[in-house]
Amino acid sequence: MRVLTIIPTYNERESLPTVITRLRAAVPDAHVLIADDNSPDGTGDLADGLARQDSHIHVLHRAKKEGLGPAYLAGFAWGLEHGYDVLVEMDADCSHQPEQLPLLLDAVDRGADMAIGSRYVPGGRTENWPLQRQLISRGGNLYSRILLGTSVHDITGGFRAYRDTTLRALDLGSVRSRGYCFQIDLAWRAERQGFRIAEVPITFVEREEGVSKMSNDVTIEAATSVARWGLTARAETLARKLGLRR
Ligand SMILES: Nc1nc2c(ncn2[C@@H]2O[C@H](COP(=O)(O)OP(=O)(O)O[C@H]3O[C@H](CO)[C@@H](O)[C@H](O)[C@@H]3O)[C@@H](O)[C@H]2O)c(=O)[nH]1
Repeated sequence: MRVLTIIPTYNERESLPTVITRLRAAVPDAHVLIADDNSPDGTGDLADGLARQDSHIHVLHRAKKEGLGPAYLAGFAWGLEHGYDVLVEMDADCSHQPEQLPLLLDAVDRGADMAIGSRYVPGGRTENWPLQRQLISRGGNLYSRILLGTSVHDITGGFRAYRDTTLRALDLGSVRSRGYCFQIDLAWRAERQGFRIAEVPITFVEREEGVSKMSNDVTIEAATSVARWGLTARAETLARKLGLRR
């Protein structure tokens, strides 16, 4: 299994060396793609330096900050073009612990089309996450469950492994999500298409370096997008029942 871990970065200079060192130790065969959005703090130059020292590390330089969604889409396109079998999403700040990546890869190896590192299945948890973030995260999952009818417990979780075949089937060209709703968007597409989604318990650890890119815009985008997807799905179901659509 050729594995590519994609790490989107925006101003992650302090965190990046640590996550790369831990990741290379935890899964030595995996390759890494750092997708940097021209970070003003020089993360892109730092990434280039890491890539010069290690042939498993690659860097994708993007012109400007567009949100983690477009950065992942560019990373997926690069990875699929280069023939990787499994593509992983992971944050740069070690909130996703590289040592837990083998759990996700095992799930894919055992037959899952997609594995999600989950904080909200038995055995999963968060560590040192501020109460406000916990409430937003729990609320986002509940909101998605109600409006989309999803059975994924941690649909906003950003530590994931996809089979290449899964990503190729998700019509990535039509994805418009930019912020954290990108995670909901992709998981829901996979779920609706009947892909096998495994949720693997993980411990999500609050970052020690740098700052979160969470903002009101990200929350509003997620709330409106999920409502729109839910309504569209219901309208489609109704149209099918009335025989207006196959
Ligand atoms: N290239 C790029 N990277 C970005 C951008 N915005 C954020 N990132 C990167 O995306 C990763 C996640 O961003 P954080 O800002 O650290 O996320 P968080 O607040 O800790 O949120 C976590 O929890 C969310 C809710 O569960 C998750 O949805 C999210 O994926 C993440 O795991 C980090 O590596 C960060 O540098 C962007 O515009 N461009």
